[in-house]
Amino acid sequence: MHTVTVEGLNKTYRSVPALSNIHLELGTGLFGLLGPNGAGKTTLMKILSTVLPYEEGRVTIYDLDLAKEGEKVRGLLGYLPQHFYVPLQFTGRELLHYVGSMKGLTDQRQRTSQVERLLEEVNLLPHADKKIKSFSGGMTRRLGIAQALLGDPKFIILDEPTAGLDPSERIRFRNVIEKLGNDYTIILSTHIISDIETSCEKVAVLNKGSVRYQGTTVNLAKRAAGCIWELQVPYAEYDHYAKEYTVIASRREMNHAVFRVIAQEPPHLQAVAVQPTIEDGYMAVINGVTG
Ligand SMILES: Nc1ncnc2c1ncn2[C@@H]1O[C@H](COP(=O)(O)OP(=O)(O)OP(=O)(O)O)[C@@H](O)[C@H]1O
Repeated sequence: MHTVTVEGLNKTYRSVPALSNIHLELGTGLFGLLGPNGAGKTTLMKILSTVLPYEEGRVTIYDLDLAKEGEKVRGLLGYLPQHFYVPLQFTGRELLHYVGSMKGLTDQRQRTSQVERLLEEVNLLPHADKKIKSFSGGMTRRLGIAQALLGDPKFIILDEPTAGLDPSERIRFRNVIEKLGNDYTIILSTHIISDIETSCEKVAVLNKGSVRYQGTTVNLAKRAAGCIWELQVPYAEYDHYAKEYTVIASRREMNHAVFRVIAQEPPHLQAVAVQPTIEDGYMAVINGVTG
């Protein structure tokens, strides 16, 4: 069952299109929104979170029409913006009480119970009384998740929540959102494929303001079937081949460079077809190459 639908959404900034004819269907669980810089992810997230108006289209969030019932939609939302600014002199616990009050959790006992439960859920209980200025980037983002979950929202919007995090913090953050499971509809935008490959069953790929793919991560990988090649060339010729092909990855092995190349046809007589990954599928969609 779909909980959030976007139909024919258009958005322009001073008549320059940022989103064109977007159609998306989300259900409960984690939905990944992938796209390179400038694809329109933040614009879409801001529209879904009622921060930004749009010109055309229809957005339905748990049966509410976003254009007509924005106030009610806001009551269902939890939002972690791309740039999550927090008062650094607050402690983690103080911030959650403050945001909880803003969200209408006026009953102190009820608010305290939510704050404590969420601190535990995001693994911040031992640090709850430390000032936020002493938090690492990962701790601040996990606090961001906790504040988004206050007030029992149904639809959680996470805009590039792992940007700038080191690998171990990224994994910790991912574990927290994976735990949320199917209780919520969660949309997570990122340009880091590993953020979504283990946790999202469904994804959309946005490029230049249009949805280029929507479906399962498994089928996204299949989009590159027959188009991913490995090729070993003398390392001295690295620059020549790097310029000639669309290279997804390369590594050095002794005096050779091994290229992972995306191409409709075998790029070289010695090129060997290899099994595509989700990242290959993403690159195929972005580069307009299909198997
Ligand atoms: N306030 C604005 N005024 C004018 N153009 C804007 C504005 N905000 C975004 N844009 C443009 O709209 C397009 C989509 O931008 P958006 O920030 O939504 O992309 P994004 O996928 O979130 O990129 P990133 O990963 O870099 O954050 C870009 O071309 C951007 O330059």
